[in-house]
Amino acid sequence: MSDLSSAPARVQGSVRIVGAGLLGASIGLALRAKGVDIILDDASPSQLRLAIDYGAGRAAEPTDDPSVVVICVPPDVTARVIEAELAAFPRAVVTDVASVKLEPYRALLERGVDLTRYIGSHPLAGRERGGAISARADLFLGRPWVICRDAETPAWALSQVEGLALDLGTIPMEMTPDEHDRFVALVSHTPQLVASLLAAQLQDAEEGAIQLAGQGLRDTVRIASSAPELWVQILSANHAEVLPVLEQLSSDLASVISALRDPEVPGARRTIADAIAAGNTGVARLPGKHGQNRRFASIVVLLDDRPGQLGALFTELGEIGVNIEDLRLEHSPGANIGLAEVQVLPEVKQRTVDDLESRGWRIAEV
Ligand SMILES: NC(=O)C1=CN([C@@H]2O[C@H](COP(=O)(O)OP(=O)(O)OC[C@H]3O[C@@H](n4cnc5c(N)ncnc54)[C@H](O)[C@@H]3O)[C@@H](O)[C@H]2O)C=CC1
Ligand SMILES: O=C(O)C(=O)Cc1ccc(O)cc1
Repeated sequence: MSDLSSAPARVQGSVRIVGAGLLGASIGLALRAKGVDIILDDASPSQLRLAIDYGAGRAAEPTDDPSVVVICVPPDVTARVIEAELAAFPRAVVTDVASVKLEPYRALLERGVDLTRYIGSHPLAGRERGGAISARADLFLGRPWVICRDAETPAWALSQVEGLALDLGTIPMEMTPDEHDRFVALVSHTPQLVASLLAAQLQDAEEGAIQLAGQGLRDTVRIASSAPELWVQILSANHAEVLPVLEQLSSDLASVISALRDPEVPGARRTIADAIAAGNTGVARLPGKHGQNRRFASIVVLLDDRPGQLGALFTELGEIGVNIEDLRLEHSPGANIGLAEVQVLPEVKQRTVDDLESRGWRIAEV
């Protein structure tokens, strides 16, 4: 991370950010760390002041002449703000980060707006809670940044948006607005709905069931804390692409329901096994923890629920010369132990387990 912030910024000139919430303030924080002049604007004066207080940028001045404008407002006002910013700053390239790309693009075309200086963007990174208060400079590190340009996009404009994406530590990926919306329907919009619908089943669950909830459920429902106001906009705007994914899911679910009505019926067990096996094949395609390109090995350490345990674990890992690549903590309310899942390089895993055990640490699952 220090390498990224110490490298000089690729984006040239001042960057104006409209919408100083989670995305806007996070972009501001990351670019300011590279010395970029960040101008913030927001329809809400209190959000604007908060983002400035957090160090995400400065208030706009009448003499501002930004070279890039990044629009980070809710999807349903994105097209209107793009149009206004293109008109207000005739030398700037204008981009936006809305989670849907086709609807704002179509709306602008229908209004006859000249889109030569507009390039749609979408960083595939976020958090469940919006607002500048949730902003983080490292929000985008290693995540894809979709860029939707067209044949008329000038090279200077593309290079500014690519520079912005690289300055934020993302991986720029070019695609059309149609492709983008079809892809995110599968990998972002449907998962949000499924997580929400599953988590909704917990609302009236018995307390005993809630106490048993483990990491599997938490992994599956994390994004269920997302804001309904934002998601109703995203899902309505992309309904045409989300619908076929949901219909396929509904048909697969109906098959499993039918098999579970009577698992003794010939073929029923196979339907259930096929559903789980198809999931194995799907998840194996994902880079990261459960799928291909798995970079790190996982060690789960049991921690007594008392002060200093985590610090002691870190210190001892340092003493045995092991770098922590990633870390996840799990602590169920009422339990007097916690679990620290430490990711290390695969080649040091066995040595780490042996050294930790010889020092008295309990390894839960290797
Ligand atoms: N939340 C997430 O995880 C992600 C969100 N996005 C996209 O980023 C955009 C912003 O989302 P968040 O930062 O999460 O929302 P947010 O609610 O944290 O921030 C949006 C900000 O826009 C301001 N705003 C609303 N209308 C405005 C207008 N007409 N002019 C100026 N400011 C206005 C609001 O006052 C608010 O401060 C959305 O289009 C969303 O689809 C993209 C990737 C991830
Ligand atoms: O929290 C996560 O994992 C997300 O996937 C957040 C997110 C929400 C909306 C987007 O358009 C992109 C990313």
